[in-house]
Amino acid sequence: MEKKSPLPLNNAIANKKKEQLCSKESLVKILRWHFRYPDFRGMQLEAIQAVLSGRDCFCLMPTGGGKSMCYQIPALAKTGIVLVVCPLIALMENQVMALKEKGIAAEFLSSTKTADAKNKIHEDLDSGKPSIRLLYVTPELIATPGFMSKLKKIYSRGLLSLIAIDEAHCISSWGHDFRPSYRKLSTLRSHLPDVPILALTATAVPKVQKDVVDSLQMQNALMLKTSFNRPNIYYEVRYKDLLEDAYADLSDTLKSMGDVCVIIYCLERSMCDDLSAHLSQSGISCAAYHAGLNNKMRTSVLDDWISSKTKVVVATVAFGYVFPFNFCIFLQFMLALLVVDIYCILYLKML
Ligand SMILES: Nc1ncnc2c1ncn2[C@@H]1O[C@H](COP(=O)(O)OP(=O)(O)OP(=O)(O)O)[C@@H](O)[C@H]1O
Repeated sequence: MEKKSPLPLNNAIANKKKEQLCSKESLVKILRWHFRYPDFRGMQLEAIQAVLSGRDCFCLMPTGGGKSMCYQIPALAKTGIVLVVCPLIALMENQVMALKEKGIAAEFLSSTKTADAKNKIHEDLDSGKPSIRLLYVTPELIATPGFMSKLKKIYSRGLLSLIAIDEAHCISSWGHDFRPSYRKLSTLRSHLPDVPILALTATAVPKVQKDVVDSLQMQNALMLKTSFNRPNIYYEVRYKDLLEDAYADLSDTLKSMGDVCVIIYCLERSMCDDLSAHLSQSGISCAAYHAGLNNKMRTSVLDDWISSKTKVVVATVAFGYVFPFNFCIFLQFMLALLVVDIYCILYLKML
């Protein structure tokens, strides 16, 4: 897709004062121009205005609440690059693809990229006038000295406008998703002072929130927390013991759902392969996705699912929690839990 021209007001905005840059009117215009949404949701505007004014911000919003917009709009409102730290390659690929489809210059750096593709991105970053507005990277890459010195160069040219840390709860050893590489993000503040930090998560108890803020050395951070009441979620638990055949039940449920995309999460890779084979046998267009597959295979499964060639993906958490569609159903299939033998059906309708 062709690169979309910036909102015509962008140049004028850049020359105006900070308050004008952060005005609701200017930001809504950017939202409508690039994303076609009429207005901001929840606390998006507060988060965006905070980081654009140079303030750190901690943002706790439910899954699907629109956290990405909190750094995507600043990337479009201000010159420079927004660095997005993201734990999952599938999630990065998905977001970058969606942004590119809108003509927004976004890229990601990961092991799945070819050397040629990586070189092109590095050339752009080194150019002194990068065209990239959003750069998605893994926390592991940030921890490498080579990449950190590149970031410092971009910073010294005044071209790093924001650091967004997605799934920020992974920083905390109190959290259930602790990831050691996230802990190393604590050096960002000392290497890149003055760049506002936006920490985003859908799950963080107060102890984890404090740990995230302290680890990242966030200063006077604006703490935004949205309600987790989600009327668009329907949850059902089915007990496998009460079913004659859980595979057949699941297969019938999927067939009755009509033309919707589905993710089924399983605890283990072998369960993904097994369930995917069962569902395929019963005529459901289905594929497995887990870390045991090579990069090419994973990308192909993701592409087929996004383009609706495959209806159902049976995945481990390696798939991430991605809901790129307006209507999406995801199921958790747990055939081998020790205590309870259940599977859950969770219907999620994006409003
Ligand atoms: N202001 C808005 N109006 C309407 N839709 C929006 C708005 N902001 C975001 N969305 C849409 O809501 C959906 C969910 O957004 P997003 O993926 O950013 O959620 P998230 O909070 O990052 O979820 P997760 O926790 O899964 O990462 C996307 O399709 C996005 O385009």
